[in-house]
Amino acid sequence: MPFPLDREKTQKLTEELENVIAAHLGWFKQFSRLVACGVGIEEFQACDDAYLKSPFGQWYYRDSPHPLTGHPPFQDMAEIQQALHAHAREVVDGLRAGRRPSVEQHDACVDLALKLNNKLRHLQLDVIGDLLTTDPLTGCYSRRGMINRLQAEQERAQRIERPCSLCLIDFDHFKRINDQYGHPAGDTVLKQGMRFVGGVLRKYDMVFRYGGEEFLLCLPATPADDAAQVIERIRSGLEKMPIMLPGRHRLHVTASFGIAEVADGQPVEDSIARADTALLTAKHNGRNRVEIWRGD
Ligand SMILES: Nc1nc2c(ncn2[C@@H]2O[C@H](COP(=O)(O)OP(=O)(O)OP(=O)(O)O)[C@@H](O)[C@H]2O)c(=O)[nH]1
Repeated sequence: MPFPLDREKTQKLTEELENVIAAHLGWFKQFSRLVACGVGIEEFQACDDAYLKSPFGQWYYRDSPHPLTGHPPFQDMAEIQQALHAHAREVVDGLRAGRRPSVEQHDACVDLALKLNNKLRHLQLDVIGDLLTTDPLTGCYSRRGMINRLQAEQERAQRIERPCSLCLIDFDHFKRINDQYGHPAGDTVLKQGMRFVGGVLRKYDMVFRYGGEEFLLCLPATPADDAAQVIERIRSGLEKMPIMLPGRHRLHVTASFGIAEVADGQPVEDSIARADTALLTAKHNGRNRVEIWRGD
């Protein structure tokens, strides 16, 4: 899905991460108490699969799917946590045999425990960042952070030598929908319409709420002509899709679309302006159309 997680899931995940951080620090406190004061050596889990049984491990390796799987910082944590438990085991085995840990062993444990804590905090900040850059009505990315994300895609397009396309979507005669059915009905159209759009796109495409009833799609590694095929599927799907309004009303809506490739070495705002010019052409040519910017 080219949207961030929905707000409820994001909020839940932020709390979950807070609990995991607290639990991980609790584990580390227990470990350092054992090293410094010799308390709790017998009960401390230092077997091969202790990393699975630790509070972090129970969260990380749980059976139900994680919304963060596939997020590189999430994946990095497995290696750090397993290394931490391997070092902790060496220390505890040594203590059980009456040996004090070496400075290197002690420092490795502290460094890895702190590294894991930092990773968890960064992950939590990413998740909170997503919450701040999500439009509460549609679940699309909001405009906050949009230019940075587009600039990152512009750089990637240059690196992989595959152009990235932008597409501005504007619902047709949206004012009439509000006037005729009321503002909440207009909100329902935006919500259902954009859920449909998100379902057609690939997971690495992005959808931003650009203005009131205007949305910006970013399609990485997609030349404008290829983008036009995808967008045409969205246009024709949207036109056919009944929007269900409260009170069993069904409504059909259309939208107009303007496509432009992201130009190398120019501000991304210029490429958005080109997509906007193409969108205006689509409106002028009768609406419910897809137009590509072909030059001034
Ligand atoms: N329900 C609802 N309406 C919104 C929202 N944001 C903007 N609008 C309305 O969208 C309408 C946009 O109207 P116009 O810009 O005149 O365009 P239009 O009626 O869609 O006409 P064309 O774009 O020319 O086809 C305005 O009436 C805004 O108040 C929103 O979040 N919810």
